[in-house]
Amino acid sequence: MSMIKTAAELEAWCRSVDRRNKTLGFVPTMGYLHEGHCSLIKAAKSQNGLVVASVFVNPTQFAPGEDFESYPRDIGRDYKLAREAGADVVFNPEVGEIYVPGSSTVIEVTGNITKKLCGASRPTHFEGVTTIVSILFNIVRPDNAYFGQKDAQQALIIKKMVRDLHIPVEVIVCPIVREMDGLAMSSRNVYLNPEERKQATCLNVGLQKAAEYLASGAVDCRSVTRLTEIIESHIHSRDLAVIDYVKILDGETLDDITAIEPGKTALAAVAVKFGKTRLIDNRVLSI
Ligand SMILES: Nc1ncnc2c1ncn2[C@@H]1O[C@H](COP(=O)(O)OP(=O)(O)OP(=O)(O)O)[C@@H](O)[C@H]1O
Ligand SMILES: CC(C)(CO)[C@@H](O)C(=O)[O-]
Ligand code: BAL
Repeated sequence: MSMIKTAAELEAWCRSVDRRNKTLGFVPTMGYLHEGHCSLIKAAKSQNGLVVASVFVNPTQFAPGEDFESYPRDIGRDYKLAREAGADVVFNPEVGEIYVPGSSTVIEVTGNITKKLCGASRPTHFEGVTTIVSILFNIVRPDNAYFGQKDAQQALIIKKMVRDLHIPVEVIVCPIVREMDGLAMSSRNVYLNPEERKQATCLNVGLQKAAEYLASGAVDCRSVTRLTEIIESHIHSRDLAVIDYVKILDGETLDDITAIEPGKTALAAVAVKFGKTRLIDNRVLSI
């Protein structure tokens, strides 16, 4: 396996390998890899002859005052983990390699899908994500690209961008990988102190309680207001948790809904702050 730092080198590598009989799978990440990222690389390896994983902390998806500078980084460890998971190449470019001097093009998916949830709390975030993912798709030119359901809104937005722009790539969304106690794996979990880490399980437990209530068959079990209250009250029971949002929306469009309807999926999504650390989690609800 090799580490590639420039777009030109990656293009040369793509020309040097036999792509006639091998599809190329791509896993974009911001590094500090954990089992969630590795599950994407393993899925890519199982479905493609070649796998490229990128490690790039993308400055344009962070707003001023967010954690771009302090975002955890360890490229040596990432290289080893990506290789063990099955990557053939780790693409680890510098910022100036990706955003060429004078670069001023932005890719934006408009509408509800980018305005709700994390788009409301981080108004410039998704524009940064769709721009970097478009640039990476153009450099790597993968057949298949792998994203995690942990960032459910991001996955929906990327799928929409690919459809809207006719980008020739298949977007594959892989399940959330969790710690033993149910906390969704995230590079940002390292920011949590021991007490915050203990309380952080409330995101998953709140979502689980809503799913259980939906399955209970109670008269109001399909009510979005009732299910939202159940999640909120569980998260509020943890004194260090500060809710950014708890929302249940249409699972495809992120439009508002009032009830879980048979045959349709809803997305229950939460963002919660513990001190300066903002965690997200979600669960698909259906009957
Ligand atoms: N627990 C997880 N299970 C499955 N996929 C995940 C998980 N965590 C992250 N991913 C996916 O890995 C890809 C890269 O994500 P990223 O590098 O931002 O990791 P992260 O751990 O989510 O970090 P962050 O702290 O920024 O949320 C994304 O497609 C993301 O959805
Ligand atoms: C898709 C991504 C790698 C773009 O920087 C990032 O948003 C992430 O890690 O989810
Ligand atoms: N996985 C999401 C990356 C971010 O929070 O910027």
